[in-house]
Amino acid sequence: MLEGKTFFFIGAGNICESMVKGLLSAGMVRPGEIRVSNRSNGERLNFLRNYYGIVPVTDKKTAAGESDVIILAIKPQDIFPALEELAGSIKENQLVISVLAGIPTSLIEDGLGVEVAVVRAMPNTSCAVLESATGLSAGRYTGPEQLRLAEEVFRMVGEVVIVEESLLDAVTGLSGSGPAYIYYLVEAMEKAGESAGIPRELARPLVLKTLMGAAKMLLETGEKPEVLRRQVASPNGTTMAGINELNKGNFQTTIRKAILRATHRSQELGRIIVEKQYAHQ
Ligand SMILES: NC(=O)C1=CN([C@@H]2O[C@H](COP(=O)(O)OP(=O)(O)OC[C@H]3O[C@@H](n4cnc5c(N)ncnc54)[C@H](O)[C@@H]3O)[C@@H](O)[C@H]2O)C=CC1
Ligand SMILES: O=C(O)[C@@H]1CCC=N1
Repeated sequence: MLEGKTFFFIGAGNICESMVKGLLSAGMVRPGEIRVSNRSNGERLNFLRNYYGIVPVTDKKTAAGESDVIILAIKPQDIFPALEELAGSIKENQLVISVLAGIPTSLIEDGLGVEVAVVRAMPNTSCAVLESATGLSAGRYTGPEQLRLAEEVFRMVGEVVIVEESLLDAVTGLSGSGPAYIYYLVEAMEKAGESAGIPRELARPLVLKTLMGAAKMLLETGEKPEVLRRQVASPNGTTMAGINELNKGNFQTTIRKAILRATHRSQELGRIIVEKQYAHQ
């Protein structure tokens, strides 16, 4: 289904680069089949062209009209000018994928002014290493074939779950933002290792292998995390002493609050932009 398809990214930032890197390393898409535009920074497009061989685009209308899959990868706050630039050039037989946090498919459909398939996606930057966890949901004009095409795109760069659109803000808070929580944990563990006397150059590989090993244990044993945790934590041993400290800092509550706050922020971003849309009409 993906064979020979052409892609057009609007917005050449972090998530665009992660996806481009992943799509190319998965080997199903060729650099010449990926077009990328950015707002003003020619240097960024030059870098992406030199590094990945993608096709930089300045004439967005033409590129949008000629591409099979158009991927909106701009900040939610930048959606209106982008939709205005694209309106009139996108047709019913194309597929528009939006990775924007919070922005409902209906806003994009209305802004494009055509009954085109819009799929809202929430990947994460691990697309770059083919390990994204991506949530997808279909817009009002998206048929099963088009949803399957979107699914194939994201399956190339990781795992996909298809959810109701109402759940996508929560997916954003959990797995869209998720890599940053893990990086933050790694930062904290490295610093703690240093406080305990382990030089950073040793702390990093120890932490990373611990992280990889734990993820692999979860995946390969199929055990619940609490079962694996108990296997590590001997009664009155070192792990319990550590976990008691985490509990004193309300570890689980803090993580829950972080994910819920990120979810609410996604909802809030969507609400603000939808209100702006109504104010414009
Ligand atoms: N960074 C991440 O981990 C993830 C981000 N997202 C979503 O992806 C979107 C982009 O995020 P990032 O890549 O992190 O942002 P970014 O700020 O790195 O990149 C956005 C790019 O879009 C460009 N841009 C703005 N308006 C444009 C226009 N009209 N035409 C062409 N280019 C335009 C900007 O110049 C900028 O380079 C956001 O909506 C975010 O919610 C989704 C999943 C993960
Ligand atoms: O922080 C953000 O708003 C975006 C959405 C998910 C990850 N990054």
